[in-house]
This record gives sequence, structure tokens and C-alpha cells, in this order.
Amino acid sequence: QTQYFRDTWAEIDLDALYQNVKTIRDGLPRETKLFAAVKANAYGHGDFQIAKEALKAGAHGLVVALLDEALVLRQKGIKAPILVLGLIRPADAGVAARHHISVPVVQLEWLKEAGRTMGAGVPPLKIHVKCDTGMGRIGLKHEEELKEIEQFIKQTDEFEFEGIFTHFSTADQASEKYYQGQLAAFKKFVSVLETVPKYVHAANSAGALCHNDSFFNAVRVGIAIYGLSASQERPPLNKGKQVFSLHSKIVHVKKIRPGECIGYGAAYQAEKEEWIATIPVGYADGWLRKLEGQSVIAGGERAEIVGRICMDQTMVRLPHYMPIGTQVTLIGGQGTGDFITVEEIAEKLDTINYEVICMINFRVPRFYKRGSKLIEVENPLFRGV
Ligand SMILES: Cc1ncc(COP(=O)(O)O)c(CNc2conc2O)c1O
Repeated sequence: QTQYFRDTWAEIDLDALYQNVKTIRDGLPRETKLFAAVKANAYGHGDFQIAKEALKAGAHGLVVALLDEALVLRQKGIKAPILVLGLIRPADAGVAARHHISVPVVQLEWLKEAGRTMGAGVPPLKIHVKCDTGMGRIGLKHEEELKEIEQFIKQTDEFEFEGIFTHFSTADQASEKYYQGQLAAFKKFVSVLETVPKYVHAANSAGALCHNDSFFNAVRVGIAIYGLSASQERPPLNKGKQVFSLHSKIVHVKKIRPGECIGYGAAYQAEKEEWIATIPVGYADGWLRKLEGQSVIAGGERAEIVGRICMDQTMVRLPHYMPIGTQVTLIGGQGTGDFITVEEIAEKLDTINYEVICMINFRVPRFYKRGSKLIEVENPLFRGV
């Protein structure tokens, strides 16, 4: 069992992940392929473990952000289709082709340069043409460009036209207008193709859960497989079960008198006798300083973070004495009914749930659980003596 030497950890509920994927999968037409978004270390949940579980639960393939992320998954034995969503260098086309990794193309020039570097004996590089229909990030914008690319790919052996896709920037919003514009533009792009490729995809979680007209024949779902809300404006359709939780343990506890101060800047001063606990987690773990004042669950009861959060430690005002070793839950629950959602932390940080789970970094080991059984500990910081 992997070792870890600090009692702060993230727990990943693999049963919840499995169920979330299955629910989304079952909510889609049978012929619609589900690609699970496992980029950014599977939104902080652990890319390899999530990839395996999502594929078991019915995902057809995976999408990642970087070619590096795709190569790691191939190295670990993932054989399913993997699409890199970000642009790769033309010089790296051969690496992607050799590992059967699909990549996006937005420019004919990229294809020409990539074709020159592919080298002999590599399988055709699988291409998904990315259309910018309004996200304004990457993508071609004119049908002429699309037609040129389709013709070029047809005339070469180095490339296989495997997909065409776009990305919605407002599918999560209540207003449909901008979304409808993007959808119409994408349909127009698809309509000018001589041959419709294997994968035609546009929907993210908000699309897959809130817009039945966005499925085409594949969807790319991230936030919803993690049981997190895909939209702050639309009712959480079959909002799944939160997969991620974050825990620590009290390492030090003391009673302080009125007037005593806690933390940097002596910024917190007790007004009465208080029990103060210290837990070994701080902003270097991604538990940001702006979370001062957020409550945690200590021994089943809410307790407020007091004083400035340090790099590696945080102080909490307890409702009463609690012993060293008491479990403290920063995100999630302790089975007492109270529960701290990722969304609650996002609210406190004035950000979105995506950022909260991505910010808990490599210094916090991930515990993978099935039911109450711990089946794997991944500690990227220390691989063991
Ligand atoms: C191209 C693309 N497809 C699918 C997804 C999955 O979206 P979902 O998690 O809402 O289902 C993302 C997420 N991209 C980002 C999520 O947050 N910032 C992003 O750039 C994406 O960029």
C-alpha cells in the first residue's frame, strides 16, 4: 500500500463515478457515444483511475487537454479512443499517430507541416476538425477552410478524417439564444462536408444534460461524471453524486483565553475562551487563503476556519474540545447528514466548481474507495521508500 506521511487526503468514490457515468450514458440515445473528459488529472480525481472506471461504466472514449495526458494514459494501458482537445505541434503529429491518439485541426497549414514531419511507417493520424462557432478559443470559422481541409485529407495517406466538433460557451445558461446560434452554425459546417466523419460532437455536460438537440453522435462530458453541477442557471438535471471529498485530522488542539491571537498578522483575536485546532493543510495544497471563514466539519460538527490560512496548516475554532486525530472534512460529509459541496467552496472563493477540484494539487494523496473499502492510495509526492 502506498505510503503517505500526513493525515490530509482526497477521497474518490469510484461507485459514485460509475453510477454517474451510467446514468448519463443511459440518458443518451443508444447510438450516441460518450467521451469522458479526464483532462487536468480527471479534474483532480486521478486520470488513470477515472478513465478505467468511466470506460467500465459505458464511456466509449476519453478526451484530454494535452498530448502528454493522452500519452500517459496509453502508457498505463488505456486502449480506448482518446482525443486531445488542445492544439498539438505539427512536429508531434508522428507521436500522436504512433499511439493512435486523435488530435484537433483548425488550419490546412498545420496539416501540411505535420504531413512533412510524420515519417514513414506510422499509422494515419486521426483528425477531428474543430469549428469555432462562438466559443472564440480555437477553431476554423469559414466553410471554405473546412472544405479545403476535407479535400486535403482525402488526398493523403497520412491522415484519417475521424471527426468534426465544436464547443458551446453558453449551454449552461438559461438563455438559449447564443447556444442556438452556435448549434445552427455547427450544423451548417457539417452540411458542407462531402463525407460525414465517424464522430460529430458538440455537447459538453450542459449540452448532454440540458439540450437534447446537441448530441449529434457523440458527447464530451466532464463535470457531470464527477457529480458536480454543470450549470448554475439550469436546474441540476440528474445531478449525480459528488465523487470528490477532502479530509484531514486534528494534529494539535488548545484552549485560548480572550484576547489571544491566532495566525499570521495576529489577524484573529479570541473574544472568549475558545478551543482551537490545527490541521495539516494549507494553500500549498490548493486550500486557498480566501477560504478563511469557511466552515469545515470536525467530528461531525461545523467549525469555522479562523486566522489566516498558512502554506501548510490551517486553524479551526471548535465548538468544544476534540481530541488529536479527530477527522476534519473540508469538502464532503462524515455520514452525519451535513455535507460540504464543491459548490459551497466555489461560492466562498467566488469561482466555479471546476476550479475547486482542479486546485487540490499533487501534494494531497488520492484514496480510491469502493463503498467503505479503500482499494488504492496514489501519492504523487512520494512514491514510497
Ligand atoms: C472542448 C471541451 N469539451 C468538453 C469539455 C467538458 O466540459 P464539461 O466539464 O462542462 O462537461 C470541455 C471542458 N473545458 C473546460 C471546463 O472548464 N474550463 C474549460 O476549458 C472542453 O473544453
